[in-house]
Amino acid sequence: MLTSVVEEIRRAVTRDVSGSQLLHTLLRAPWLHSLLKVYDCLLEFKTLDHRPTLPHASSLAYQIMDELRTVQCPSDEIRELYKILQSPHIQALLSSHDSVAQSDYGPVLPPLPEELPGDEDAMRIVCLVKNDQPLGATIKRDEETGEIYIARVIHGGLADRSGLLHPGDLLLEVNGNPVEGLEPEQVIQILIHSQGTILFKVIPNTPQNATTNSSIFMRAMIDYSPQQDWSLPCPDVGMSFRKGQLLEVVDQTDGHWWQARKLPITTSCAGLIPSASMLKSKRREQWWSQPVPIHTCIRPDVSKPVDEKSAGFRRSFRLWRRMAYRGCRLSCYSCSPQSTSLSNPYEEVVLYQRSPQDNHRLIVLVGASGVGVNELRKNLMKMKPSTFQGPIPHTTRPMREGEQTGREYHFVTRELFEYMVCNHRFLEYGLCGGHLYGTSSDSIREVLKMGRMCIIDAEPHSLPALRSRKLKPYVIFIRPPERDVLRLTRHHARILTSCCTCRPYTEEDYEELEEASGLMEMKYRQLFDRTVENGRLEEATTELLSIIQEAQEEEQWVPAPWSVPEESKQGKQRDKKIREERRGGLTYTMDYTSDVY
Ligand SMILES: Nc1ncnc2c1ncn2[C@@H]1O[C@H](COP(=O)(O)OP(=O)(O)OP(=O)(O)O)[C@@H](O)[C@H]1O
Repeated sequence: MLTSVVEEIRRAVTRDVSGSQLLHTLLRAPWLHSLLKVYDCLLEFKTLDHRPTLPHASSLAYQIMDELRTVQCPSDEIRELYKILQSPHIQALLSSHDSVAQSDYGPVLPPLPEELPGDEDAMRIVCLVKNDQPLGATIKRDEETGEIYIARVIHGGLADRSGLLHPGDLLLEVNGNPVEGLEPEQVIQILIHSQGTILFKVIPNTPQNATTNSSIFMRAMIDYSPQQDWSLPCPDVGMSFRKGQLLEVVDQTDGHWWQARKLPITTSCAGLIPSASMLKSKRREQWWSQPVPIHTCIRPDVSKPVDEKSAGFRRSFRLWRRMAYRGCRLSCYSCSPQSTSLSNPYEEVVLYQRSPQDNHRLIVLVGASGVGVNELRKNLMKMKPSTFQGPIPHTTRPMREGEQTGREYHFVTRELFEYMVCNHRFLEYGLCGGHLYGTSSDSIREVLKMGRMCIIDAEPHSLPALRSRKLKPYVIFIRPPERDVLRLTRHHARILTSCCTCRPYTEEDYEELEEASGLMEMKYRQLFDRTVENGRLEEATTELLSIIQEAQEEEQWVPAPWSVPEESKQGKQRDKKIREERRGGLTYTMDYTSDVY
């Protein structure tokens, strides 16, 4: 076929036909169409149903080019043809044609059944070649008619890539076996035992209005394992995910089961995950069916300040944290509202790029007590005092000599402090030495407004209160290193004891630190943007610095509502709703390093 085209071109060249005619011939050439098809197939990884029959297209093209070069006084058309054949995309096309034509694309499909119905539209014979992947389609039975239908076609799977099977197609036969009257499980058994090619006879679904299925991105707020989910329609196509993982939801047409891929995308084939409403109703059922837990953890009553003695509160926040962990960490981490809540199992996220005129994102360090959160934070502020700054806390403590309101603290009366508590102005607050201390969201905003990077450390249960569009917190979890590195690096580190004395770390402290850190990570991982291992201090600080720079300057996934402009009506409504939801959710912790160090 190609040689005949070559001949035609040669004749055209010798007859010196017009350029448009020549191009017309070239563009109508079947081999060019075959090449384009090959090219498309290669790009889309589709099954080739038009195998090219003409090898060595590129060498034939070179022959033509040689011929054209020999023409004395070439016309414009000859020059144009030469240019076309020489262009990189035509050469790439020819070369892909050759490599595909020389490969053996098996297997050979079986012949079509002899008795085909006259009305071609009424029935479709679909032949798929089974490999080690699942077929990528699920079936369902119409309870009234007993007919078996294609329920869903998995995005990017074998059936989807064939483009021949669609949801709603009525299944008549599988490999010559009529499926009428069979249970879906029996059909699945036929499919499981079929080897090589599988022949489906289907009545295609009447085309419906094409639904636009654009992807949305979600952060998983829970762990999910298809192996433990008995309600999954087909365990083979279920997709597991862990808290904090980013998912691209490619299909939400089914209200119960969505199709998704994990980011970064390593496979074109999606998996089935339960929809948000499905998970919520499951968790609701679970919640109702489980026995009422005997809650032993200390939950501070936000309506009245915690009494120093009852909370075990000391001057040192570190000490307070350690006491709190000792008493309640296991019970707290396993039964706090997060684990039993019926809140959203997925959080919609979008890519956000901070523009230079926007405030910096709030940097929040989270970690188990003793891991070195304060040390890292102090280190950063010492290294770059003009870049990093902590918020100025409020206190009811009297001002000491040399202190200035708005510098060390905002010194306020108890009445004003309590008024601020009632108005949800504090992100964290607590009682220390008989005086109230608190970090307000306004004091964080003040730092950000000055163009500085505000860096705070927070208890993980404070994170929901901090997560707002205005602050756009970037949360970094500080994790302890391996035990050997801990022993090596904490040689001179000192831990504060309950008697307010310092002593070296013991093996028990390391054990406690690892355990608390593991539990914290397990429970709150979905709220962490990054993790830093605090082994060697200089290395951890350098890593932290580069992560913070990335957070401020590069594109990051953030909850979708954070990308809505603040001035918009929608943005204001969302803020109001979030504020209302947060009422009563205030945390009762504090960190006043200036009093501790
Ligand atoms: N990478 C490190 N290498 C060596 N020593 C460290 C390192 N990180 C922290 N330390 C030391 O460990 C001790 C505890 O650190 P730090 O006070 O920062 O802990 P923390 O996580 O803030 O705990 P808390 O909130 O309970 O105070 C301090 O003596 C500190 O100097």
